[in-house]
Amino acid sequence: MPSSSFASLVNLRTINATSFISYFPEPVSSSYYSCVRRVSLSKRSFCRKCKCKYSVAPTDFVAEANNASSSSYKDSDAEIALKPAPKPVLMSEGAKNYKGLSWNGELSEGEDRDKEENERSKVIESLGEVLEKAEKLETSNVNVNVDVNKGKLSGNGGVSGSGKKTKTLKSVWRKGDSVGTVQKVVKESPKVNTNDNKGGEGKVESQGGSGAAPLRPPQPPLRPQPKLQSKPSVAHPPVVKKPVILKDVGAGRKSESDPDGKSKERKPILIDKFASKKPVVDPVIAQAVLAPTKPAKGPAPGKFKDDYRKKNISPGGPRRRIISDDDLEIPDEETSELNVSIPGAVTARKGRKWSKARRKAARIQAAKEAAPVKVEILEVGEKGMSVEELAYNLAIGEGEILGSLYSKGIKPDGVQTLDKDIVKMVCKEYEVEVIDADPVKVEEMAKKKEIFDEDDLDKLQDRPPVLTIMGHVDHGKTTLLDYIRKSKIADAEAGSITQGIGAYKVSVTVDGKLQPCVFLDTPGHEAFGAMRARGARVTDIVVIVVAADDGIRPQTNEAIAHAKAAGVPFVIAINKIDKDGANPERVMQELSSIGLMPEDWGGDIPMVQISALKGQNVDDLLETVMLVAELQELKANPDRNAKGTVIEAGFDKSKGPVASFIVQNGTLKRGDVVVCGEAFGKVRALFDDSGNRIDEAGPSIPVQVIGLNNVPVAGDEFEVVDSLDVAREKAEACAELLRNERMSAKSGDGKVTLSSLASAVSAGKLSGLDLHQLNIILKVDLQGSIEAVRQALQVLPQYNVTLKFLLEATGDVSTSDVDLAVASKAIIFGFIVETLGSVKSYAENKGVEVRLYRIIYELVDDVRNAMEGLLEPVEEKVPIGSAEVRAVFSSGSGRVAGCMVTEGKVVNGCGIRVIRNGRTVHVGVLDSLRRVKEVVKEVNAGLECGMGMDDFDEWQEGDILEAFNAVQKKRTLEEASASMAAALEGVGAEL
Ligand SMILES: Nc1nc2c(ncn2[C@@H]2O[C@H](COP(=O)(O)OP(=O)(O)OP(=O)(O)O)[C@@H](O)[C@H]2O)c(=O)[nH]1
Repeated sequence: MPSSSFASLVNLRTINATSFISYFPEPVSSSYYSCVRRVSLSKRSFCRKCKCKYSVAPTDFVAEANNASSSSYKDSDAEIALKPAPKPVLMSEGAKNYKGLSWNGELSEGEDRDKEENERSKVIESLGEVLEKAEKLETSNVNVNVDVNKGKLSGNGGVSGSGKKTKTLKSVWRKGDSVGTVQKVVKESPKVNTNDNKGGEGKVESQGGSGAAPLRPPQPPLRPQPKLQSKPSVAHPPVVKKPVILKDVGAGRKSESDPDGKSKERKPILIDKFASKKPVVDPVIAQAVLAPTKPAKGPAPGKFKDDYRKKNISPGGPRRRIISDDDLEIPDEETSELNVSIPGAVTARKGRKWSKARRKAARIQAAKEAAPVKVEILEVGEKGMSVEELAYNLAIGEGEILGSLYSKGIKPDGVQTLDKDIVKMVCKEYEVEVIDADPVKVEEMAKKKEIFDEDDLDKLQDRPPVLTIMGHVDHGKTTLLDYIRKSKIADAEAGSITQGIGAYKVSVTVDGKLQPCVFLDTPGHEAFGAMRARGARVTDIVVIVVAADDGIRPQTNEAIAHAKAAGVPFVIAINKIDKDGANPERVMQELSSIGLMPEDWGGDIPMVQISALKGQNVDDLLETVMLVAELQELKANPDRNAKGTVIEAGFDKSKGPVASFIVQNGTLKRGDVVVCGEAFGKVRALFDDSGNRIDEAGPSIPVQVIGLNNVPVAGDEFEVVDSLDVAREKAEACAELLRNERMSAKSGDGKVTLSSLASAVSAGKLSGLDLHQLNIILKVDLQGSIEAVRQALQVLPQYNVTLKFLLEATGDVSTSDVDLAVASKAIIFGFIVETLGSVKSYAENKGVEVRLYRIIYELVDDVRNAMEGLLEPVEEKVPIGSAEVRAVFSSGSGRVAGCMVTEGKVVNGCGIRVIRNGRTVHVGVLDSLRRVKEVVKEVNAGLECGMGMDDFDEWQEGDILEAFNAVQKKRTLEEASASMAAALEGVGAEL
């Protein structure tokens, strides 16, 4: 066997499905196994590059990349085509004959299996002993220096000669293997101490016995580089990393088969020079332990399988244990412990030493993970968030947050829960985006796959993947969707995909076969972040579009965060590669810098460079997406009542409430009774994404449903129930629950709100503060309008009056909305919805204001009016005239001023400001006005009069009296916030 193939032994590795392409170099030679990219991705997998197809078991397996021969492996459950593992170079006869453990890829069957198992356990047991004893051997400073002059490796790869047997070979002897045929552990090329080798004695022969070529050490595979094309070749010279010294670990010891130790010459065995702490492990033994890496069976299909898959899923896609080259490149420190370089070294980590190392690594990792890391997007529910929680999410101290609030005049004394607005304010400072946790909850997204019942498990069938396209504004999402829609849907249908169903089905050719997949038609604007998140909830895969001329932008990060939070794998489409200035490599670098390493660079994130405009590589993208989908093993049981999620809902004048569902399990049929949130009804009609009437819709299929009594909320889960009574009961229970939730959330009791802070702010110092909250119930036609309205309302300053949305939902205004408005003193705003006559009169009776709009700006204007209506008006003094005190008289109980009106007029009851020597000495109301002796209402300029005030009589001659009328003036939001800012600033200075 060529020495170079020895190196291939270490290339046996358990690989990860998603990164398989990058990890496997081309084979050296094998016509049958012409593609070594084949791995155990799923039951049906194929190579993305050369499209070769094969079948493998849905689990990890050991694959080998460099061997020259091939064989196949067959398991009872799954047919598996493996590249055959190489035969060990220095394989002992015993090992070769060891059925079931042979490294030629063949596994013995039937009774051989039992035998094999027994043998294995024995070997494992003995390996343990070997390790133990070798350790003892080490610690007792056994002289392990080898007389290399006497040592010689046999041409067949074993250690020949009569060196004393070592304890480390005990397990082999138990099996009856002779020492001489057992391969010794070789970590590095034998670089024999020349002093010891003088005269050629004790030289180490190569495996082929040539003597010229040094034993080739097993090479860790090269780390995959971009566009990995490396073909490890037998012709390549071995890369010698570390020198090796020869030791005879068996020196001075007696063999069991040769008690006197005389019959055989002591032979050297090769040991890494760093091997001082670790016993030598015979590769045969190692193989015995490691070899039968037959594909383990995956968990049972269905829920458990799903759980299993979820556990193993990574943000970038489903991931099994990845053995990277780094893993195989054992660091010196570890090498000194391991001291063996054996085929399947990875599995050898199961040894005790490795366990220790791994435990330590895990501890360090856990400590790292425990340290808070600043989030980029924070989901905040209506209830707000505790200071502690916020501090953790922002990776700062609680004191910092409190300090920041104090500096703004906000003193959350003793109150630990910050309301959503304050959380937003704080987050803004730290450049963290806040998104509403309601109605989209990450936890709900995470549980999306818990859609199977126990009964489904043995009836599961493949279902099409549901995909969502996300990305930054203008990066080409719509163009990509349009291209896919136009090119992948039959022309006849394409025109009719304008139903606003929110999703459509396309067919993608994979491996020559048409396979369906479903795209969620999510909008791309920032305002629709929540909708995108909702998309991710039913989504199996996210396609994140990044423009090659623009790179990562805020919404790219947001999309990635949403996909990660939802545990949904994603594929990156680097778009606009046709454009001048496009730099896909730079985008890949940017992505890798945030931890998304492209598959082509050895990572596990699939990235495809496309031009959505020209359709370039869009097929590749779809194929990649389908590959990722395949890894997900998406299943559902079509033979059961349907369950799924509402993806869009609204009110149609002619059809009534309409809802788009994605069926996630079961089959939805016309006539079924469905319940989704507060809405329920019998399915009167079903329409597909082309607007065609259909009778039923199976798993993953988007469908528009008519027949509900009310408009459900997008994101609600729906299910088919047995009868309308059951549906009604469930809907009512849901309505009750929601009502209670809303009631308890109505005014932020017990939380720090800007309003409640008014009283908390240093007693009376900010008496000018004018803080209010406008409670709003928003009813709209489509779910997307909610964010649109909210976005439009953001232009309104909310320093003095904050907007609190108690309910945002689609559908007409109902009596329950009115009830909520009564309980929370809210105003109902409706956008493109109606109010039935009965609801109108109900609202009138209850004194609830219902305002309906069809133009968003009118709505915004009215909300502004309502907000400004809550502001306290300010008093303005409008001058009407002035007078001068010419004399002071005593009159009954007090003194009065004899005045001359010099300007305008003075009016009884008007305001008077008394100015003496340029300073105001009093401001009050004119209580008595006389002309000569008569009481008059007003006196004009040029006339004399007597003036008296109830609370002031210290007139002096020469005082100037300014007469004014006090008028109440309404303020705009901007004026109010300006005075608020000024007030806070003043207090801030004092604090
Ligand atoms: N040259 C080139 N232009 C593209 C490509 N894809 C999209 N565009 C252009 O980029 C602009 C934005 O594309 P859209 O598809 O509207 O982007 P979007 O991400 O959907 O934008 P929003 O819906 O606003 O978030 C349009 O002018 C497209 O024609 C492409 O592959 N190449």
